[in-house]
Amino acid sequence: MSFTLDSLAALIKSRRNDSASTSYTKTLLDAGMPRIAKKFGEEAVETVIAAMEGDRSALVNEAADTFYHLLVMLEARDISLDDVLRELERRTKQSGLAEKAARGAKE
Ligand SMILES: N=c1c2ncn([C@@H]3O[C@H](COP(=O)(O)OP(=O)(O)OP(=O)(O)O)[C@@H](O)[C@H]3O)c2ncn1[C@@H]1O[C@H](COP(=O)(O)O)[C@@H](O)[C@H]1O
Repeated sequence: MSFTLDSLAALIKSRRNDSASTSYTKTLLDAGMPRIAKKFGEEAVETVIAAMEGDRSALVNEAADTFYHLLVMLEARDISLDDVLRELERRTKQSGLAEKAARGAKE
């Protein structure tokens, strides 16, 4: 597939210079973090509900909404998708269980 999260993040960034009358992304960015965070939270909860209900089509839709709103939230804080991917890549050096155990030993 040629469409990637990178393409979507770039599209969202490009909307910064667009008009709010033609771009939903721009209306969100203009509205600010409380609105963006609220939308992200709503979409995340709707994703959880779709997963719990086992509704495959709803889960695909809500996951897409969640990814989109997360990328808008990152853009609003000037955090690039690459910043997040670098952190995920760093984590591949260790399994989640090993990381959890190391954290437990420190606490
Ligand atoms: N992927 C998305 C995307 N996913 C969801 N949404 C919007 O997110 C909103 C989801 O909120 P709701 O379901 O609660 O619907 P709503 O009641 O209309 O939303 P609100 O009025 O409460 O904000 C809807 O308006 C959707 O259209 C998205 N809007 C944009 N994109 C992507 O961003 C690109 C740029 O969009 P514009 O900035 O609008 O040109 C698009 O081409 C798409 O690729």
